[in-house]
Amino acid sequence: MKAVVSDLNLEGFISGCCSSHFFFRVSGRHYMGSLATAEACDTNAAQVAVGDIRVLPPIFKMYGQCRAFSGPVVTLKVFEDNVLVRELLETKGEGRVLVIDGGGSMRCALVGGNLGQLAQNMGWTGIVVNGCIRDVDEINGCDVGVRALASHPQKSYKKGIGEKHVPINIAGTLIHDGEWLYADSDGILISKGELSL
Ligand SMILES: O=C([O-])CC(=O)C(=O)O
Repeated sequence: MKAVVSDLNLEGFISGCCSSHFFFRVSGRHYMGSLATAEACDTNAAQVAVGDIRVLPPIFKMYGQCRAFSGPVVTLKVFEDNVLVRELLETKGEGRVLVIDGGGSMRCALVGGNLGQLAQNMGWTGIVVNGCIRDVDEINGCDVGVRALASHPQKSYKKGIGEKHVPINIAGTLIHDGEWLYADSDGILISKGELSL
């Protein structure tokens, strides 16, 4: 990114999970203290080519206060059952992003307003759901970044079945626990390691 101070059109600060970042705009693109996904793809083309950086298919909708967020990934594989989602969100988030492979189910919600609030309170930066969420208005008020396929008003089963910290495959993209996720208005990247600005 080449920019001089006079090019910067400061957009303002936001609080909470994004408090360490401020948004600015250069030539129509929005940047945060973290990193812009488009820029990251351009400058790391070799890593993209070999799959060390992967782009999730553009199947997600944006929810939550943080439109752009990043952090180390915690993976979870469940199907129409969100007991393990709560279990993980009850632990300290420490800036991590919970990535839930819910098998793409369109039959119930894996995250709702209570879990969104819990994520915020426990210091999670974001939640990505290959499945549905509910209580959209509440989640949109939470200071986390949320991506999901859609909203659905029904809750999930509460059996406690699933696997934490396992490799997951979301729409053809393999994601390992501990990799890094970068999300902004353009899309979502998964990177083997932390990317520098
Ligand atoms: O508990 C659930 O199934 C999800 C939910 O509604 C919430 O997080 O508020």
